[in-house]
Amino acid sequence: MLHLYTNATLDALISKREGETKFGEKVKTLFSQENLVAQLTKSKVKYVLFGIPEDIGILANRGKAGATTAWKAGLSALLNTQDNAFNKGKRVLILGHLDFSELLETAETFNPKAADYYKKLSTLVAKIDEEVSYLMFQIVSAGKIPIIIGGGHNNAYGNIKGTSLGKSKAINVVNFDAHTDFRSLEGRHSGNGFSYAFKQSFLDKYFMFGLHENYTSKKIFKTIHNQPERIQYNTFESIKIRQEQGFEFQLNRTLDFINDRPFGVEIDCDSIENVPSSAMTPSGFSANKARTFASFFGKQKNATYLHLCEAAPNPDDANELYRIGKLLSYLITDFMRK
Ligand SMILES: N=CN[C@@H](CCC(=O)O)C(=O)O
Repeated sequence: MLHLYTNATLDALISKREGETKFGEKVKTLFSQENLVAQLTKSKVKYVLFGIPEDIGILANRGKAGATTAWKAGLSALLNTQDNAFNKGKRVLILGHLDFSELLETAETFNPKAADYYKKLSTLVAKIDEEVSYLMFQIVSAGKIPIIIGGGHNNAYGNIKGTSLGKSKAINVVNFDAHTDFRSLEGRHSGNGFSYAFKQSFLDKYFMFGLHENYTSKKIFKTIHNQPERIQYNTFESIKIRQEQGFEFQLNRTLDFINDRPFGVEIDCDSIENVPSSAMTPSGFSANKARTFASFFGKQKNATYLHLCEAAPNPDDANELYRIGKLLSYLITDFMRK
């Protein structure tokens, strides 16, 4: 269910200061959810932001819970950036968040030791998929560019499906990620959003940017190598460790591959060094490389959505919430900047 945010919801998150205008004082909101597509179509904004505070897909993928916390942290940081010539709040509408608290409570009642534990979680993920797809479909149908703060990477599936239906054609995707998330079709979870979207023809071409060579199985490499016309990748090690290929060269190579139709931009925060997440890594791209990536693809005409997922700041650690919120807000503003 969509939980709509009003100006009053946002006001509570903004630290106002005399003589300054914060980004959150300029963003747009809606009063009601009725005729969502018509309201969004009428609005002058280019971007529509919403959150998916859930981690059921990560649990279903045998990962560590926690990605429910990124949405609030990211939103608060974004609203408190400055509104200025570089950074214009009026270009974005803050819709609210998809409320999956009932499903999260249901997931907590499942016994992790039961034989059908992961199967039951997958059933909940499929329900999340339906809502994410429908909301994405509505936003894209209204001609807007969704920006999504997750949540698990399972939501790539709903993003791709909803965008594809909204555009009435399959889309391409670039995924900044240590992992392929192209696992088997064994029931939905955060490790197979792209394989499901590919199988169901919502995803046409898929580029994985910065895979970690230690975390992709032989079987998945074989699947990828079998269809080079539709699936391409580079690895983190080839770019940053062995330095065989330059980062900028790879950005352009990726764009050449995906730019023949609208494409989604996915950033899994577990590929950024030391960002708390289920698969947190001490070795990965820097925050600045991730920002360059968001900026580069955000400028492209075919960029059709941005999804930031898997960040899981500790809710009891104010510094971590602040640091990760700030990272997410940089990625969003880089993507939006002209
Ligand atoms: N979305 C992430 N997928 C990875 C990471 C698993 C984890 O959470 O540790 C995967 O399936 O390999």
